[in-house]
Amino acid sequence: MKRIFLIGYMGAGKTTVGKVLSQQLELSFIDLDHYIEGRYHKTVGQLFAERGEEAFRDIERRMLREVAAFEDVLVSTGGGAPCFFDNIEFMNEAGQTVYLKVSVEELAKRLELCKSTRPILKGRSGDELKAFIAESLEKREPFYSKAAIVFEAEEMMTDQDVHKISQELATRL
Ligand SMILES: Nc1ncnc2c1ncn2[C@@H]1O[C@H](COP(=O)(O)OP(=O)(O)OP(=O)(O)O)[C@@H](O)[C@H]1O
Ligand SMILES: O=C(O)C1=C[C@@H](O)[C@@H](O)[C@H](O)C1
Ligand SMILES: [Mg+2]
Repeated sequence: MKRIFLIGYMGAGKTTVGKVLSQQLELSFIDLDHYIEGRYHKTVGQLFAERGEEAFRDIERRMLREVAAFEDVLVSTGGGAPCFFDNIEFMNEAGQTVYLKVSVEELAKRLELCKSTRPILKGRSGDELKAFIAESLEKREPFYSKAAIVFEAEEMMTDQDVHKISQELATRL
């Protein structure tokens, strides 16, 4: 039985890489943000706006435990998931955690293009966005670093790049 959790900052590629990697490893794919949206019939943005971040973190905590009951699954978590409660310890006990590590510069480039669906980044751009990413990544790094495997994920544009991770994971997991 395999259960893998991909963790990392917003824009690290958890959803993008997770889809391809799960196929290569022949595991079911669950994106925790999408799972929450399906269970609550609301977008993550709506949940933040209507209930606030604290309530979202509570939902996220509970839904993480729900998906962790599934077997032979790769779960792409939300960017904040490992950084609240004892979620990272929980994931380390429930399965194999993989941190997709990406630099602030690269994250800022990616997130500039898709920040509208991330409520925490709303209204930030350019240097302010980059400074915010740098500051919050520094706070989150101690949680991300508790992952069993840290994967430098700066460049992973093609299926072949993802295949490299999947091969390396196959030897390490
Ligand atoms: N390896 C990559 N190289 C270049 N761009 C990428 C890569 N991975 C993802 N992206 C782009 O970055 C954006 C964010 O990727 P993705 O949604 O997979 O991030 P995430 O880690 O799931 O973030 P979140 O924590 O917000 O769910 C997307 O627009 C995607 O196209
Ligand atoms: O990094 C975060 O705090 C978040 C990341 C997203 O995946 C979502 O879970 C939400 O937008 C919060
Ligand atoms: Mg995602």
